[in-house]
Amino acid sequence: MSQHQQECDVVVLGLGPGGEHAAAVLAGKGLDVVAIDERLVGGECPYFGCVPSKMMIAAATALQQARRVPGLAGRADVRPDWGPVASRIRDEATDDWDDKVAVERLEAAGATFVRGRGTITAPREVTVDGTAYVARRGIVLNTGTTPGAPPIDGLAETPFWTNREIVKVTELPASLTVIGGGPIGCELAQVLATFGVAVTVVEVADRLIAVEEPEASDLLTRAFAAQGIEVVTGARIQRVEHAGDAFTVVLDDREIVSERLLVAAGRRNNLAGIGLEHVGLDPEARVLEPDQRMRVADGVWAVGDITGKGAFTHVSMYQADVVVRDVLGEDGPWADYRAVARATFTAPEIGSVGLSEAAARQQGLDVRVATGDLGSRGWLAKEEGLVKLVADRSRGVLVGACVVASTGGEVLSMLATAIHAEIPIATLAEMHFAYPTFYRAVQPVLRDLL
Ligand SMILES: Cc1cc2nc3c(=O)[nH]c(=O)nc-3n(C[C@H](O)[C@H](O)[C@H](O)COP(=O)(O)OP(=O)(O)OC[C@H]3O[C@@H](n4cnc5c(N)ncnc54)[C@H](O)[C@@H]3O)c2cc1C
Ligand SMILES: NC(=O)c1ccc[n+]([C@@H]2O[C@H](COP(=O)([O-])OP(=O)(O)OC[C@H]3O[C@@H](n4cnc5c(N)ncnc54)[C@H](O)[C@@H]3O)[C@@H](O)[C@H]2O)c1
Repeated sequence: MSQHQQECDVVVLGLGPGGEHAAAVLAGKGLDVVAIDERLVGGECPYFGCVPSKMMIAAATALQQARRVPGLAGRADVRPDWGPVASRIRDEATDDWDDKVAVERLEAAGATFVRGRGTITAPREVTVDGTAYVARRGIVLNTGTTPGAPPIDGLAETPFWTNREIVKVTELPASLTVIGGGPIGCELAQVLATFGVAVTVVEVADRLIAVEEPEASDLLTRAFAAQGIEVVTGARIQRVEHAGDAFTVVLDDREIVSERLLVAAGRRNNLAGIGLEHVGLDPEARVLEPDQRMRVADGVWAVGDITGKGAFTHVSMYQADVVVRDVLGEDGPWADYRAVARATFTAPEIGSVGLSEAAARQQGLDVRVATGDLGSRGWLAKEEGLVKLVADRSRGVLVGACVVASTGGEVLSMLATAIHAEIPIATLAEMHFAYPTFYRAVQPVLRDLL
């Protein structure tokens, strides 16, 4: 039984990027919003995810550029130092993992912030530490994820790192094994390798970043090899051991020993134990399937990673805008995932939007595919990369695109626009493409699709 009860219009449970955004906007519109988080306002992205990792990547990119000087522009003496990276993450990005500024911003927008673990205790009711917050309009769930650890023998007993520990590292190890060759594993593996750490990536699938195009995985694997990063794919880890200063990852046919171990093998949605059964949802659910308005039950909306529509900050915020419109009784636009864009910030970047070739074929579309290299600009910059376009031949439009280049995530923008707005390929192919930009590499690939 709750001791206290407090009424409001909306409770936002979990303040990842989407929850924080929805709470601030709804409060700004004059609604009485109670915003709850047990950790830090803003969630994984600003403190343990996108922001610190991209700050690391900015530093690694500077080193990589300097290392390109020989053969292109003379000589450069590069001596990596993790010190400035660690300080920037602590001081500029995370305020030493303190969310005071974010809390103040939320309160300035008019929301009531409650720090603590919230649980749904009845329809439209969330309880934190004995106080029940009763929401007249409903509850927005944005509880996000926790780093997952695969059920590997011995792993749980070792002091392995996840993204939450590695972003706080002030001194780099001599060697690192990374379990998981997805976006987190690949981005962080490459950063540390660029700073001189001997890195091995162990991936159970048969290629890195297996959700993206195989051509992108090939290019990335070649880039990793050129940097001396060892990649073991199709790996079956039997057990993990830790003794003294060493981790041992035991595979079927070999052992990998390193000073540190990073587990980046996927995330677990924070849905267990939050009281889903009180709103008619399955308490064992691993993902909440929303309708177009992000509703998952009567008086309950969900946004972010827990919806399984793409574990990205921009998806969480996009969905939050949809929820805001629904809460305010507006008339859409509602959620549409045809043109979800994403960029993996490796070197080269893998920028993708919409469907991969495999996903388009699986959907039974009339698929046509074309690929090309980075054209004149790639040659001028001495850069390897690719453009791959996936078309729905019957409609004459693009349904997917992948660009691998130092600027893959930026070149992507025109392709995301094309897919989002369903611009005919014939119209796109006859645009002006400035010479010699990277995006000009898209034109011959478009023409191959005509
Ligand atoms: C290393 C790394 C790098 C990444 N890089 C990128 C990138 O470059 N670009 C990109 O788009 N995405 C990136 N992501 C993914 C991105 O961080 C997430 O998709 C994003 O944070 C959105 O998550 P979310 O909105 O679902 O909630 P989360 O950010 O997971 O936040 C959920 C919040 O809910 C709170 N919470 C959970 N349960 C409760 C409860 N019962 N009571 C109270 N509070 C609760 C948590 O404390 C947390 O603050 C990265 C992730 C990681 C880990
Ligand atoms: N730049 C970005 O936008 C960015 C960056 C990082 C993360 N993210 C988001 O965060 C999500 C989570 O990232 P992630 O990389 O942790 O998860 P992921 O699920 O995308 O990748 C995890 C990888 O670990 C592998 N794996 C799982 N169990 C394993 C085992 N026992 N042994 C070896 N390999 C194993 C999987 O096959 C997979 O390739 C991503 O899906 C992405 O949406 C985005």
